[in-house]
Amino acid sequence: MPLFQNAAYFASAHHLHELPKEDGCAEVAFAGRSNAGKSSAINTLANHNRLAFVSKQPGRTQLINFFTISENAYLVDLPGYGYAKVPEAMRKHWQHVLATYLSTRPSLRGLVLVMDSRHPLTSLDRQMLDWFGPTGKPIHVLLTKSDKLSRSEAMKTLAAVRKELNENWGSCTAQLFSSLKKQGVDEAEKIIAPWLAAPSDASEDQIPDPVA
Ligand SMILES: Nc1nc2c(ncn2[C@@H]2O[C@H](COP(=O)(O)OP(=O)(O)OP(=O)(O)O)[C@@H](O)[C@H]2O)c(=O)[nH]1
Ligand SMILES: [Mg+2]
Repeated sequence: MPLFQNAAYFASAHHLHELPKEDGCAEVAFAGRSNAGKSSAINTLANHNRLAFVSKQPGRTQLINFFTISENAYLVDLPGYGYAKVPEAMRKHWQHVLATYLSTRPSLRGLVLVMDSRHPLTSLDRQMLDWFGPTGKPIHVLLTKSDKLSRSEAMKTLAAVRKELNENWGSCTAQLFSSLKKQGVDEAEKIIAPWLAAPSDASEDQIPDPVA
């Protein structure tokens, strides 16, 4: 039974000031190219067909959407990057909002980087890895739509992606995933659930200094 089955819509943000208050919460964000399958992956992990909005047309998620999965724990669906038809002003807006959100949000415990398994590690994905890696937070790559590859193609892709991640971005992990076939759910949960359960660094900061 999926771990995140009690997921429910919580909030959406278009601007930074609209992000939910952190109050000791923990969240995992799903980033990746437009149409890679981020919203579908969240629905699949939550065992819920229509939690996050899915569309054939790229660029459909136009808000940062928070889904609560247990008290104070969220899965966060981000707008995709790399869709050429997005107007320049909107692209700049999201570049700023996403960069700020991903680099400054203490309750963000890790990043799930979603890639279409037929076109993994695009140049924008590499930029995201280069940029987010130094935050020190964990990154897990979901190679989605693996149902579109034969078993041997999928295994070959996974091995090649893992090798490249290992050579360039050290501790990143990767797996195959299919929302259509509901494959890879347990494996993804085993990575993501401990990120959400781990005590936050912020709580360590709150330990009072010993009285002199
Ligand atoms: N065959 C197959 N199709 C998938 C899978 N995951 C997503 N899709 C399809 O891919 C398209 C895009 O899926 P979304 O989940 O909306 O992608 P997204 O990354 O959230 O896209 P944006 O919000 O536009 O950035 C939809 O038509 C989905 O049905 C999968 O595992 N297998
Ligand atoms: Mg989406």
